Amino acid sequence: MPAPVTEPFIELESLEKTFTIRRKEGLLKRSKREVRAVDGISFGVERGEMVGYIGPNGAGKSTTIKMLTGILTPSGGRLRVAGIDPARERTRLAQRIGVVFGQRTSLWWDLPLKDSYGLMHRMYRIPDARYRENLDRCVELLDLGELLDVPVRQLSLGQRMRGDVAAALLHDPEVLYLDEPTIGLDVVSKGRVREFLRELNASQGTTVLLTTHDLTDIEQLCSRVMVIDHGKLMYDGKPAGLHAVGESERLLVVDLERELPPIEDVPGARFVRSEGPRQYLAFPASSSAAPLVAAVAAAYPLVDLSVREPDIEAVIAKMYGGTREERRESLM
Ligand SMILES: Nc1ncnc2c1ncn2[C@@H]1O[C@H](COP(=O)(O)OP(=O)(O)OP(=O)(O)O)[C@@H](O)[C@H]1O
Repeated sequence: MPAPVTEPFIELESLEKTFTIRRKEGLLKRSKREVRAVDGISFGVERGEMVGYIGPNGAGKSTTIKMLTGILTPSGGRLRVAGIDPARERTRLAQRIGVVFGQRTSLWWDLPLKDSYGLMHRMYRIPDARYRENLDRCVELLDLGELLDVPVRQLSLGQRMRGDVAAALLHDPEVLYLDEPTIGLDVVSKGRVREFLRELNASQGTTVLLTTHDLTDIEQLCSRVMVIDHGKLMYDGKPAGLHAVGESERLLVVDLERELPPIEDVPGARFVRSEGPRQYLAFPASSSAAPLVAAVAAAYPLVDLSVREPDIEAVIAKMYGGTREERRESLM
């Protein structure tokens, strides 16, 4: 018997969202402009995956997430989450998904944290035992014990974010959408939120889709990343593969015994700049540094050598364009 064909847990096929912006121009004239916020995106996410969804400002990330939660109705294409069409069955889907918008809280501003949780308990009709168990786990792992009696407006941003993450998980969602969950947090709070998400994904198998501007989130949490720009999917693969797509270069930092003219005779390397006896040579990230190191060592009086890796941020900046000169600058 053939194996049953299973659909991905989240499935987008040529998904589109166009906004029409109407503006008044003068007394009688009105203009109409269309913005294709999401322009034919297709991908699937399997149950239990933890995926990064990144791109520059205005790329269409939040619009995609809003369609995935049913807040916005697509203008075209097909969308399924756990077999459900989000826009048609938003309430049924709400029982199975959790959402955290980093810039906005879903908690009641004037109520102590625990009262917000009590309201969610009733709103989602969470069975008592399950609610207690989930709340206890979140309180322990997100270190919320001392904060439960504090009104939300008195919480720091990091505390509020942890409170919001817990709120999104009390009803045991199978998928969690996080829109900028670490925005504005200090390093310690970011670490705590990341650690919690890793644990959640590993122990509960929760599917996580994460948008962020902090590429450390991606490097530390996601085995897969999608990059979108102008509403189109530009990359879908491992975070490490972004380097190849961005045609990134690594830098060979050469410390010479003394100041010398630019090293321009090493095949495969490009002289970038010098600082006294230190010279910087760029070479493709995909090629090995060993032959360059050997060639430089054979021909020049060396004190030290090191290789500097490009970070994903620089790679993405290059993927998004700029002139060739600007791209070179971004390496420096
Ligand atoms: N309700 C709306 N009405 C009109 N245009 C909108 C609306 N929401 C989003 N847009 C436009 O759609 C495009 C995509 O916006 P979106 O918020 O999805 O981007 P984003 O990738 O989440 O950006 P950011 O990282 O800045 O949050 C932008 O050009 C934005 O101005």
